[in-house]
Amino acid sequence: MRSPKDFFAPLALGAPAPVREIPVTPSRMIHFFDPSNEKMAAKAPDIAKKVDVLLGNLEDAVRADRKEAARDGLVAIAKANDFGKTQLWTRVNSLDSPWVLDDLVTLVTEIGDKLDVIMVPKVEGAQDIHYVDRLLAQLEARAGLTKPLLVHAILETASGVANVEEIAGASPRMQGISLGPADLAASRRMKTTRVGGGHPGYLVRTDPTGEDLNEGRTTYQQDLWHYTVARMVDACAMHGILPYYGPFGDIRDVVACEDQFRNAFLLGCVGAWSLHPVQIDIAKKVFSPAPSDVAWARRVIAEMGDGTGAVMIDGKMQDDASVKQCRVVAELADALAADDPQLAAAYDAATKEILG
Ligand SMILES: CC(=O)SCCNC(=O)CCNC(=O)[C@H](O)C(C)(C)COP(=O)(O)OP(=O)(O)OC[C@H]1O[C@@H](n2cnc3c(N)ncnc32)[C@H](O)[C@@H]1OP(=O)(O)O
Ligand SMILES: CC(=O)C(=O)O
Ligand SMILES: [Mg+2]
Repeated sequence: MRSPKDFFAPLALGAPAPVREIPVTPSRMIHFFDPSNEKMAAKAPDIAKKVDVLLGNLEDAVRADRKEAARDGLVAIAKANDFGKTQLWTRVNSLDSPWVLDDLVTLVTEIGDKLDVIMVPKVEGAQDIHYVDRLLAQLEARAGLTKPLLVHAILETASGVANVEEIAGASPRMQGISLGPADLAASRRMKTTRVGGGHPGYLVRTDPTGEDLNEGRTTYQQDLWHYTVARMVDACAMHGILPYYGPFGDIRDVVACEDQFRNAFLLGCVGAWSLHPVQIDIAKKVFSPAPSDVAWARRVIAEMGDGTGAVMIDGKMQDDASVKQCRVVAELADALAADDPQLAAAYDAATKEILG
């Protein structure tokens, strides 16, 4: 454990100083594509215009014999394009794989100035982040980078979950954490074969109404990921970094995808992964607060004046705490609206309707 005095010192001579605050730029969807897949790679520049984050994936879902092609493909795409405000991220191979060292050396030295965040899979504890932290500093110094790369961990091992608080605080580079429900299910020996989402077998049932134990008993499906997402959100909030739901693998089921994303949004996540173009607009819709919620939040803030005391608005008590809840929603809305005139207009129209 580094001394708090040294926490913000660069880890290599010539490396840029670490950031003191994680930039909160829109990241409602982290759109995955395989840079070794020619069709997907060709679509990347256009998709970049529609997403907050474009991520070149080098890890799982890229065949072992395509790893070098994916790495080279990402370098070529990054060099050939300026993605403007859209962030460019990558997911490198896992730290125990034969590819990760070349992933990091190549990407940082070739396109380190184009990349914003490096996603590290299968993180087990702070030691994994410390390893990446020092290596990145050495590579940044070698590449002459002036802006430090940030690191995003995937929460997808049982030990990662057990150590999530230390992972979140392991380095000033830590930008956020995503839930990785597929590898996590395998690591925990959960018996779901789905990539994220619910499971009809995970339920609670009302009490029996008579002798027949099967008669008249309603069941309610529960959320397999509730505990992990909530724990991840707390760890991230405690350390000033951002939590994300990860992938929803049933691409066809856009309805359940929206539900899963919304659960994560309500619990505090700022975004989710889109694996297929059809999931981009779902994430955009869910992780942008609804205009009616924004209007309500703005009304409470306006009526609460200096933010202290208690008032009644439409039969609901508001006070110092609830105004803070409203600020979370209003501030997110303002940040998103700043780059999206359509969203700004929808928020203003809804606000006008209730505030006049
Ligand atoms: C557990 C985890 O680790 S999750 C993260 C790792 N997984 C991934 O990154 C998966 C990324 N997504 C994919 O590989 C693909 O979307 C798949 C394999 C799921 C489905 O691909 P397809 O069978 O081609 O889907 P589909 O036929 O509906 O695609 C329609 C079009 O969208 C394109 N497309 C599909 N996914 C993407 C994507 N993520 N980005 C850009 N374009 C895409 C296809 O190339 C196809 O293009 P075309 O119309 O020119 O032929
Ligand atoms: C997200 C991911 O990598 C997983 O679910 O395993
Ligand atoms: Mg995984």
